[in-house]
Amino acid sequence: MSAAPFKSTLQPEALNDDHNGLAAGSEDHTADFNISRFIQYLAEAVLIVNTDGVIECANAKAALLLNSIDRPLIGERWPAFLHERCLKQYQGLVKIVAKQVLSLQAGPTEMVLHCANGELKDIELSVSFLPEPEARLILILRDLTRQKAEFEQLKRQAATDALTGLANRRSFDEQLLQNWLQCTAAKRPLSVIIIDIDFFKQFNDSYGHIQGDACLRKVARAILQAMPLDAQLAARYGGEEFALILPHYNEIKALAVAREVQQAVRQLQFTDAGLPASVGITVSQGIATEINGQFRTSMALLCAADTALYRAKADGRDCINTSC
Ligand SMILES: Nc1nc2c(ncn2[C@@H]2O[C@H](COP(=O)(O)OP(=O)(O)OP(=O)(O)O)[C@@H](O)[C@H]2O)c(=O)[nH]1
Repeated sequence: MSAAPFKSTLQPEALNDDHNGLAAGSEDHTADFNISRFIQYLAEAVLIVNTDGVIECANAKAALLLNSIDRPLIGERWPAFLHERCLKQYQGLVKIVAKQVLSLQAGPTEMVLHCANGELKDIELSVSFLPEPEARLILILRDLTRQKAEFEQLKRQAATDALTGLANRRSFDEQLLQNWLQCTAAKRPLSVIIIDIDFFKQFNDSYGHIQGDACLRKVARAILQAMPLDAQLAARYGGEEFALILPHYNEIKALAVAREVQQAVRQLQFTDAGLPASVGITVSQGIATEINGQFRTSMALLCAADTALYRAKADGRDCINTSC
């Protein structure tokens, strides 16, 4: 690994004259030996680096974390293991420990490691200043890979409707606002379609909620199939209500998408679930399009689509209504 340029900021401020140039007497060697042995017993990955960032001591956990089992870490320059974008942050931590007189620790701070095998790893780094017998930094590294993966999974779950796998209402509202801001700033159209299954209560009452759930999943798949690739998002907005965000779609283009959805839903079959071939469903849809500043907010646009949907229901269902 090539050593990234790194200038230690520790030396001038952190080292007082008493500690500078300590002779490596037998006492110091004992201290070094004790520290290097001691850190092998710690549960965390630990590195001890000198003021130039050169690794003087590392425990097995640090070697594991840095994927450097076959290559000795001693003598390597520690900052070379940091992702470029974290170098400044690290130097900031070093400055903190160098400046503080009472508290000689900084962090924990999230950083990204560039491991020996090229793998990038998220870690949390704490830096402590060890003034004696010779100025050094103790680095404690915690692998955040698992936490990050769990966090990402939780984020995905928080944005997803568990039954259909589509985006949920929270995610829809966030995306709608974002698309609203982008499209109105760029003076581009933005369309929203709300899709509601017709007589779904009757479907549930006739075939049960399990079949009802399966039906919702089928409708979700049909919507995804009918949705154009450049559509922003398909969401389950409520019980048997779905919604699409179509940035840069004017009313005519949105209408074409709604017709595709209508066809895809009409073709759904439930024979695989043991229901008669005659069983089918339809949807009603409401469309609203922002194009020339007629709506004041994204919520007003959504309300207009909802009103159009209710008109579609009143018009006899299995039909599409626009807000104009
Ligand atoms: N199986 C199942 N049913 C749900 C779920 N969420 C809502 N529903 C049902 O959806 C039905 C919605 O009924 P209504 O609001 O009367 O609407 P509808 O029967 O579709 O009638 P229109 O919309 O007027 O055509 C209710 O029976 C709810 O119980 C769900 O997650 N699973």
